[in-house]
Order: sequence, then structure tokens, then C-alpha cells
Amino acid sequence: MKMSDYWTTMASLLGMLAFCQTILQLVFPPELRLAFIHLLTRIGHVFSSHIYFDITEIDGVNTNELYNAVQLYLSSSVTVNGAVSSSNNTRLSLTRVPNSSSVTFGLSNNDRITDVFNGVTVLWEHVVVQRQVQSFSWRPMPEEKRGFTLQINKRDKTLVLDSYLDYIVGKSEEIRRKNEERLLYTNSRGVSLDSRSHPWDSVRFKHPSTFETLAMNPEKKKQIMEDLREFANGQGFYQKTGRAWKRGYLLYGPPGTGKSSLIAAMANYLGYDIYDLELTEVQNNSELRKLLMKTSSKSIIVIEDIDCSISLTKRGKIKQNNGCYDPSLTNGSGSITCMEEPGSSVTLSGLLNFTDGLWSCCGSERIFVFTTNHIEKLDSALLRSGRMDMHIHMGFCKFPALKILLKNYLRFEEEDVDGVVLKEMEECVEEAEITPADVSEVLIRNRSDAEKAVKELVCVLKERVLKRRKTVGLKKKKKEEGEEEEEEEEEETEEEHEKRALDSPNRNRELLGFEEDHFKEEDEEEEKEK
Ligand SMILES: Nc1ncnc2c1ncn2[C@@H]1O[C@H](COP(=O)(O)OP(=O)(O)OP(=O)(O)O)[C@@H](O)[C@H]1O
Ligand SMILES: [Mg+2]
Repeated sequence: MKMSDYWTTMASLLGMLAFCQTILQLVFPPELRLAFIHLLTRIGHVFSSHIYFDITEIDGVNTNELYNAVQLYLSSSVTVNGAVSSSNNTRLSLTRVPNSSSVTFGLSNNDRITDVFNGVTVLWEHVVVQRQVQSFSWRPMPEEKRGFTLQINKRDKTLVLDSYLDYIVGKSEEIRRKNEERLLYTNSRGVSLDSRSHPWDSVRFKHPSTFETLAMNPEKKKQIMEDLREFANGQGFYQKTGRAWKRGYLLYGPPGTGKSSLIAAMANYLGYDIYDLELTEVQNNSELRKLLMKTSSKSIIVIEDIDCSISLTKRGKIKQNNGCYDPSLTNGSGSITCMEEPGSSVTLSGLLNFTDGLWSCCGSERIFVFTTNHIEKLDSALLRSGRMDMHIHMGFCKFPALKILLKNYLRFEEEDVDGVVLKEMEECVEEAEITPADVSEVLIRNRSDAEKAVKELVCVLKERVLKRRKTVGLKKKKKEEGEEEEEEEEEETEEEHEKRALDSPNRNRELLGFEEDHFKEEDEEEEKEK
């Protein structure tokens, strides 16, 4: 057919359509016109190779969960940028819901978007029509009738019904968790703990720390992230192996090395709420148990500075008359490893029951995180394998972590820093034994002048190295002179050896590098100060 003939035919067809429409408008009332259009559409569907699914916003009188799921799924930025390719002229509306941490996209009225799932292309249309005025209704209905129409090829029907819709529901839940602001709960003394009241106070939790901004060994970071992801996706595994769906992490290291930042990053990564348990505010073990019962699943229960919270640190014979004997506190050889002081409000056994006992399984998908600056002070009952699944050492800043901080604060990539300066930093950062918090402080102070920030950082690192060398030299000298302090130090070291022997079976610590040297030196310094 010639091009001119084609255009002539098209023009006459359009003319006919316009004529029919005018006749329809003149002759038939609107209701009849709508019915006629529906009929035409249905006839079209019979001969079409496609199949259509309508997902309306309101199903009868109930809200259709699937509509919300589809809306959320299609609105995620990931979907818009990746899996879903919108046609060029698709108009997206942007929304930011109160309390939400991100902007969401939405399909404008009667616009379309395509999605690809397992190699199958589907078409989504957002259909919005005015609702006809109702004379009476028990429940006020929205003025607009909204819904999504899913158009798929007839041959892909099984795939879509079997897995695509489930996939959308799962994905939308993930997006919802990510977008929603998380909550930070804390407990306070004297709050009523009856069955109806909530003993936790909550505030909105908006901590900016993420695994991306966290300065730590990238390998270690990857391991932690994988462990968390496996945990969150591990419902089947935990059920199959008969284990409670919970996991424990012990974070230890000097102040300012990012323990709290890591907890925030964990919560942001998984989209979990945080329960910051203040143990000193809990009056007894039964109150502790009640607090646990009032936590929700998908949450991280944190006890910071566990060594300072309750008397967990003393070893020796248990006082039979103080009523806190617990067989679980015996070590492998049967001897008692913990003594709890009379009058202490929450006991070690109470805490162990909290994390490990039958009560710990009410609710699921929960992570326990304990932090301490002094792992050597903790009782072995808390450290033994299986109790805290992963022991994570947050140590002084090393070169890979330093590079992350330079990127965070100065937007510096490795190639932006002068090669010689970078080498200087690499050489002295470990010996300087500087915490990420101290590095951050220098960088924040000079953040308006990146060059100056780097120069000052190098100066600080060098100063610290000199200071440390001096201290180590002094120590050596004193050792050679055989002072009294040496004996005390040796005693301490023996105790640490004993501790290490107890700790050695833990595989995770080996995996993550159980670097106690810092603590040893810290303690030696403390001892000297005394
Ligand atoms: N590993 C890190 N990565 C990024 N920032 C860090 C890191 N460690 C510390 N910081 C910075 O230092 C500040 C203090 O860190 P954080 O509170 O996480 O340390 P901490 O180990 O919990 O200390 P403490 O033992 O005193 O509770 C944080 O606000 C953060 O800006
Ligand atoms: Mg902290």
C-alpha cells in the first residue's frame, strides 16, 4: 500500500470514530455510553492475545492489600530505575509521606508502565475514574475509583499468578520497612508492667549511620552484612534446625570505635526497630522478662556497656544462700564460674534467661546486641559459644577504615589525596592507635578546607606515633629494671591467658580476628596509672 493511501484510510477511520462518538453522545445517555464502551472493550479482549487483571483499591468495602502492594512496588525508585522501564511519555508523581525517609514515585492517573519479571514483560496501567454519586452509603467512599490493570500475554498467565504477585507482595513489604521511620524504644524505672500497658517509651529513630559510612575493615563489614542478611532470610533454616529465630552479637572495643554506629547501621540495613535496654532501670529478673515479652519481632535488643550495667564480672564461689545459683553458670569442668552479689537487681542468670531461655523465643526474628569496652571483664558464661553468636571487635582505625572516613567527610577518593601524604598516613595510622571518632573529629573541624584537614590529620597521626614510641620505650626500660609493677602486669597477663583459653572455641571470633592486644596494652597502661 502506498503511503498516501495509508494516511487516507487512517484519516477516514478516525473520522468514522469521531462521528460514532458524536452520535453516541447525542443519542445515548452517559450510562448507556459507558456500558457500550465496556462491551466493545470486552469484545476486544476475547480476540486479544492478552489477558487483563483488575486490582481495585477498594474490594467491596474493604481496602485491597494487593492494590497497596502494587502501588508501593511500582513506586520504589529501584523499580523505576531498574526492573521497570517506563515508556518515554509516562508521567510519574512524586510523594513524600509524613514520617517517611524517602520520596516515592507514583503512576499518574491513567498512565502506564512496563515491568519485566523473569524475562516476561507485563504492562501496568493505573486507572482512575470518577465514582458515580451514591444516594446513601454506610461508609463514605472516595470520590475516585482507583485500580491497577495488569496486562500480560495469555501464555504467561501461570508464571504471573504463581510467582509474580507473590514477588510483588514480598518486595513491597521490604520497601515499606525501608521507607518507614524506625523506632527507638527505651525502658524507664517504675513504668507499669501490667498486661495492657507498654513499658517501652519510643521516639523516632533517624540515625544516619549505614554500612557504607561505617569505617571498618571491608572484609569484616561484608561478613557482618552477609550474616545479617542470612539471619533475616533464615526463617526456614531456623525452623528446620529447631533453633529459636534469634541471633546474638557482642561488640567490643575501646570507646569511639563505632560500636553504637554499627548497631544503627544494622537497624538501618535490616529496617528493624531498636530496643535500648537500660539494665540499671530494671528492678528484677521478672521485670526483665516482662520487658522482653513486650518487644516486637524484627527488632534489635541492645544492652550497651554490659560490663557496667550489672555485676557480671566477678568470678569465684557462688554463695548458696543468696538464691542465685544457676546450673547453667557452671563451666565445662563443673566448677562455678560466677558469683552474684546479694541485692543486685538483675542477676546474670536472669540475663542469660533473657537471651537464651524459653522466654527468649516469644516473638521471633530478634537480634540481641551487647556492647562492652572491656571484654576481659565479662563472665565466661556470657561469652561461651552459642550464647553470643558473633564476637565483633571494633578496633582502632586502620588504613582501609581511614580511607572510608576521608570519603565520608571530605568526599575524597584515594586518587584525590597526594600519593606521598597517603603513604605517610598508611605507614603511621596503625601505630598511632587512633579511634575513628578521633579521626572524624579532625576531619569535621577542617571540613571546609580538605587540604588542611588532611595535613592536620597527618600531623596528629605522627604526634601519636611519637608519643606511643616514647611510652613503649619507657615500659621496656622499666621492665628491664625489674620494678614491682612488672609482677602485677604478669599476674594480669596470666588471667588474660586463662580468659583466652576459655574463649578459644568460638569460631566467629577467629573469623573476625580476635585482636585482644589492644586491651592488653590498655590494661597495662591502666595498671601503670594506678
Ligand atoms: N567505625 C566508625 N565509622 C564511622 N564513624 C565512626 C566510627 N567509630 C566512631 N565513629 C564516629 O565517632 C562517633 C562515636 O562513635 P560510637 O558512639 O559509635 O562509638 P562507640 O564505640 O559506641 O563508643 P562508646 O564505647 O563510648 O559507646 C560517632 O558519632 C561516629 O561519628
Ligand atoms: Mg556506644
